Amino acid sequence: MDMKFVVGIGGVTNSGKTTLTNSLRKALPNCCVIHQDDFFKPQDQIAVGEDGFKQWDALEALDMEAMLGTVQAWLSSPQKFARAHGVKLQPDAPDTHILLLEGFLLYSYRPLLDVYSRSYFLTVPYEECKWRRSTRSYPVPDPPGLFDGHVWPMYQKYKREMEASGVEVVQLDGTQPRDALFLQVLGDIQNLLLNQDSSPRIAGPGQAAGHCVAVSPLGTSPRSV
Ligand SMILES: Nc1ncnc2c1ncn2[C@@H]1O[C@H](COP(=O)(O)OP(=O)(O)OP(=O)(O)O)[C@@H](O)[C@H]1O
Ligand SMILES: NC(=O)c1ccc[n+]([C@@H]2O[C@H](CO)[C@@H](O)[C@H]2O)c1
Repeated sequence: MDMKFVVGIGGVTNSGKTTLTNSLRKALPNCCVIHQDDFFKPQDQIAVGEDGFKQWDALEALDMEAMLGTVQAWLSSPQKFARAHGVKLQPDAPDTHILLLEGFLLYSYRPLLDVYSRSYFLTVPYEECKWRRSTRSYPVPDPPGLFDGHVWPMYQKYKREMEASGVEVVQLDGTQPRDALFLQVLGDIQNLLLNQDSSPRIAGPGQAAGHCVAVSPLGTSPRSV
């Protein structure tokens, strides 16, 4: 019986999403990762806003259909996906499969919302965020004024929309030490795996999305948790 868990590691830019995701990937069994940043459209397709900035922090800057397709490929066969991405399956946990989605706009794209078993949201305050961002270099470097003129206002806009839409997220304080964040989230995910059968929700036959899906080899109804 395959158990599939899709975990969102979302939050503001430079909150430590990639750092946390990399630690979790090494600690969790049969764990694959999809980074939202890998789905940015080419630079010439990024709109320029009225503010004069290329709109990198708008959802439209990302090819979310392609990202969804990649998630669906994992859902339809996590074993095949793991093999194709060089993830070794662990013989002691052959039925548990975990997909970590990492990105800054994970909870603003409707079609993905039903897929998460757990949704984390990392935040850091404005000053810390601006400081950390100033130390980074992206494939397209930030022009002067981008953080205050585009990045932070867009973050606030999407966060407000997320809160208004009622998406259930587990808030994480990104100013905590890396180890503390890692242990907190690892423990929480391990509990999720252990309690997978405790409060089953109904999922349609063969449906591979919507929290954790248990696919029974005997063809009885799959259950989601
Ligand atoms: N818990 C932490 N405390 C202090 N600094 C951290 C912590 N986690 C990560 N960092 C640092 O903050 C910066 C951003 O980290 P990281 O790349 O993991 O964030 P991100 O949220 O993935 O950023 P991005 O906006 O590029 O997606 C890096 O310089 C990293 O070393
Ligand atoms: N990865 C990229 O191509 C790219 C280009 C320009 C800007 N960004 C920034 O990445 C952050 C999310 O991780 C966003 O805040 C973008 O501004 C990424």
